[in-house]
Amino acid sequence: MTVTTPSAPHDSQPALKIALLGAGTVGSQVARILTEDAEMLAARVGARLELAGVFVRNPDGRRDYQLPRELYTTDAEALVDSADIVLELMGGIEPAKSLIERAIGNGSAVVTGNKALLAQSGSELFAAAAEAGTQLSFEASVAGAIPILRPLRDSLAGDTVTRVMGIANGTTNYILDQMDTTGAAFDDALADAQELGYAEADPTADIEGHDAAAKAAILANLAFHAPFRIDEVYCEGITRITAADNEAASEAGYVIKLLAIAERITAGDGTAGAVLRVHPTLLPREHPLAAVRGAFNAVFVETQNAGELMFYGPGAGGAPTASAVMGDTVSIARRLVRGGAGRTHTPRSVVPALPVGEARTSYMVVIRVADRPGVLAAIASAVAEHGVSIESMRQVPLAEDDLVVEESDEAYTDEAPESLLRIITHEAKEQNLAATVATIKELDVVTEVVSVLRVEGN
Ligand SMILES: NC(=O)c1ccc[n+]([C@@H]2O[C@H](COP(=O)([O-])OP(=O)(O)OC[C@H]3O[C@@H](n4cnc5c(N)ncnc54)[C@H](O)[C@@H]3O)[C@@H](O)[C@H]2O)c1
Ligand SMILES: N[C@@H](CCO)C(=O)O
Ligand code: NA
Repeated sequence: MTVTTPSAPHDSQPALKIALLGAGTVGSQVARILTEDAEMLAARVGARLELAGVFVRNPDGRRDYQLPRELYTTDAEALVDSADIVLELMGGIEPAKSLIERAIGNGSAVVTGNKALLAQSGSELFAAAAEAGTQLSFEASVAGAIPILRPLRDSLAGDTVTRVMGIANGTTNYILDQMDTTGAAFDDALADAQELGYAEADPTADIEGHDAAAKAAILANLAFHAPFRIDEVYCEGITRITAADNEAASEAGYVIKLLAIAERITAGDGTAGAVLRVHPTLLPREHPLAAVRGAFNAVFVETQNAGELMFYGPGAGGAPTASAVMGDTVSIARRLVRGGAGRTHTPRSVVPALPVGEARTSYMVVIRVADRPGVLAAIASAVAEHGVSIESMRQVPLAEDDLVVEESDEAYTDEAPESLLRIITHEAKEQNLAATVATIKELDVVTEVVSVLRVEGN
């Protein structure tokens, strides 16, 4: 791609044409930076970054950052065809995928923050970019402003990453943090997160864990140098967390966070692979991840030689994410000015995604039991039956007014007081824990399994 030399006498520097697709929360901030920091960027790149146009649904709409009307267009194809670097900040699968493929086909470089698209079709797009000898960069797609993907792909390329664990969705962390620190209601905290520009266009992606799952697939792709897709990620969001879960967590000195975990393990049948999972997780309040506030993200990377690394920063929001987009843009622009092939990401290893049942983690199981002799022994034997060992067990007698006595609840009388049994297990296989819970539910001393949550960082 040749750098064009503008005719205007006052602009002695060559110019690179930038196409911006989408001018929402992130796109409008990228437009602002390209405009307000034009001189700084030109000095840093060695060429002017010239905004060729902005693809939007409605050129006459009002935006967070208003560009001259003539820059807005509804003709995405013509804009893409005119650009050296295409910034895809629309979200969704189509028309984003087709426009990225068009840009790559033109030999243009692409920057995207679209984790949903990369977690579904990343391998295909990476291969197309490698084939075309152009660059597809996507630092903004995981953990917002935090430079995590380039370190995984480049800085740690000579090491072996064994596990990546972190808070990778800002919206759910903001919600959980508001609920934990201010007692805010779920819906109010979600509305705030949307207002603050953290949430996806459809926030279901955030609260049901799909966004974090997409990021887990991308992190695993770069960490393990192998292709992974979102449908290989076990995914549980935060909408099923109950007040009882929060109470049990708080009483036991834990906080609930939505974690994305990608770890290399060997399955029971000897297959070496990786388990990718996203779920609400109990963390001890003193754990560094427990202290992550608001829409911040934090990712731990465990490696064979570097040991454990932690990356921390704003995981969502227009300006922080625009910072990551601009980092990729400047890096690509510098290469275009000096020439040379684009750096591509072509995962070559084969690391099978293993079922979540093979994952090993600790659990907190809270059970409501009749308070009578033999209960603890019955529970302990049910747990041992499935190869799960107990780290601690605490019984909390329930005052009568703690109990919701249903009409049909004949079993409950003054003679049979109840208590809550809180069990923390040692690491156990997911499938063994599931079998244990099923057995416990059948015991006649058990009124209810109140809560089952995974525990990390014990
Ligand atoms: N908001 C964040 O904090 C954040 C952080 C990291 C990555 N991202 C990703 O960046 C991308 C953009 O996110 P956002 O928060 O700016 O979203 P947004 O919804 O605020 O903005 C998207 C913009 O693209 C436009 N758009 C979408 N589909 C279009 C179409 N078919 N035709 C024309 N215009 C279209 C929308 O009108 C909107 O202006 C998404 O892929 C998102 O997942 C967002
Ligand atoms: N909705 C996403 C945006 C950043 O990817 C989040 O809350 O983390
Ligand atoms: Na990032």
